[in-house]
Amino acid sequence: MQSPQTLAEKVWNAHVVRHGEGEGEARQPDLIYIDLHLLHEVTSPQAFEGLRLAGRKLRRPDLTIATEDHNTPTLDIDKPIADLTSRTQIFTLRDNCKEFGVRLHSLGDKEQGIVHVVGPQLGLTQPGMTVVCGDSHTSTHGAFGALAFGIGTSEVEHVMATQSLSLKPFKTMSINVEGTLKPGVTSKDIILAVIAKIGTGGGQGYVLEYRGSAIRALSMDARMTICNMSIEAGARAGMIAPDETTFEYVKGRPHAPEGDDWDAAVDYWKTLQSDEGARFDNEVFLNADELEPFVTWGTNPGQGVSLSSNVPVPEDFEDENDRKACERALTYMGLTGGTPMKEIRVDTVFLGSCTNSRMEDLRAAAEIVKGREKDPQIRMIVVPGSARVRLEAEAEGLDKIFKDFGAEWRFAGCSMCLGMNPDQLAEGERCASTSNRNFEGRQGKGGRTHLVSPLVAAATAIRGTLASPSDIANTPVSA
Ligand SMILES: CC(C)[C@H](C(=O)O)[C@@H](O)C(=O)O
Ligand code: SF4
Repeated sequence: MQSPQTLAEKVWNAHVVRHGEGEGEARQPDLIYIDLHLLHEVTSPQAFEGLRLAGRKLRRPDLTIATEDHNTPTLDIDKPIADLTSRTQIFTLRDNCKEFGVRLHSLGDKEQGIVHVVGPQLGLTQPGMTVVCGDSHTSTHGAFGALAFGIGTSEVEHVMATQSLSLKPFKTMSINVEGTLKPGVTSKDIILAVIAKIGTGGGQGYVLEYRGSAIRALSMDARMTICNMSIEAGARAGMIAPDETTFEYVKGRPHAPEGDDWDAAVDYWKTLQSDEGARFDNEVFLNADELEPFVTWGTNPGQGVSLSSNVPVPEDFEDENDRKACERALTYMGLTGGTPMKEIRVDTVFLGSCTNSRMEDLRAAAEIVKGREKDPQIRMIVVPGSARVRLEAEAEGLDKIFKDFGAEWRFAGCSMCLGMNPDQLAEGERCASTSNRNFEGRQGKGGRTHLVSPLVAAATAIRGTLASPSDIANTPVSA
């Protein structure tokens, strides 16, 4: 009998074209088949150029899909793109996709949006697949039980040419989250707590498999938030075993299997779970009942605390490097150790990014701001993850709720997650952001980022200081 396998091992083994020879450390890489290759404008130009120089074609244009996201403006999308670099990037992608026969969703197209929002939404991302993209947050697609990971530009070229990749198997780590989340606590808080626990390097070389009753209870949108940020713990990928929630999400989407194919697919997908007794290289346990809204105070996603606690002081850390990192982060963030997190005043609230820009995120935030007043000094920007999310949100009237509240309702893209377009923080500006990275200068030179959930983002826009939904429960609501 075959020994018990983890979910990651099952998906891996189902895609081996050729096993690498040797044992242990000396083992050669396996050749892995790739089911879906996603492209965007930032990491594809050199790969296309490489193919062109070598006189090669794209091996499987039908398994390749591109969208414009990082450099796209979120205002005036019907006008020429003003920023020269952005315009060049986008036009290069358009030319390349035309030349190599790749389906592209351009600005203005109904299916345009952040690559990690678009794949699942179209039903392209399915359980048991191998999914790659020249983008670290490809881990998002692991929420479907796919083995999905970011690759470098030379690997992008390799996949374009061969539809395969040469890789050594990843180690496996199980992240068990048991219990029930309290109201106001979300999957964003789970993942921020996981990263604070294992550190930004804790997942290095691993595929993280999120398991346990708290994970099973999450919607697909919420699962994607968790898998999305696996990379912020240094992991290669994050996965969640597919279940009824997954099947229900995929069913009926444009690229989902139909009829008998659907039944056969679900039968197979049901086998995609870690076997009883499967051995993980590492295990982590977290109690969902104890979790509170979690926010970052520093300049990496691991520098986070419960919203109800204080900004740490360097002496809180035993390790000399952690102490130094704390000192440096406090200086950059303009914070004094010991300050209650809830007293930190912010200037901007950004609701968006591939972490938290799907329907459920927008609905949750809209429910909080509805009929309430925004703090007059706060600028709030709402950027749906895709054009389709924007349309759906408008059909539900969410745009109106946000606009009445005083927030800006934008077109889809990466936007202020990394400021490769005009959506940036000014020097010294402080932002409560639903994105995934709080590195120095990430949202604009000198900008200061606090990573938060959509609920905390919404409550913060009302109170003006970092806040949870329970903090604004007594603020007046108009009809
Ligand atoms: C531009 C791209 C290579 C990058 C990534 O890989 O993650 C970006 O999406 C990011 O979030 O920093
Ligand atoms: S939204 Fe942010 S994290 Fe996601 S792909 Fe775009 S830049 Fe990267």
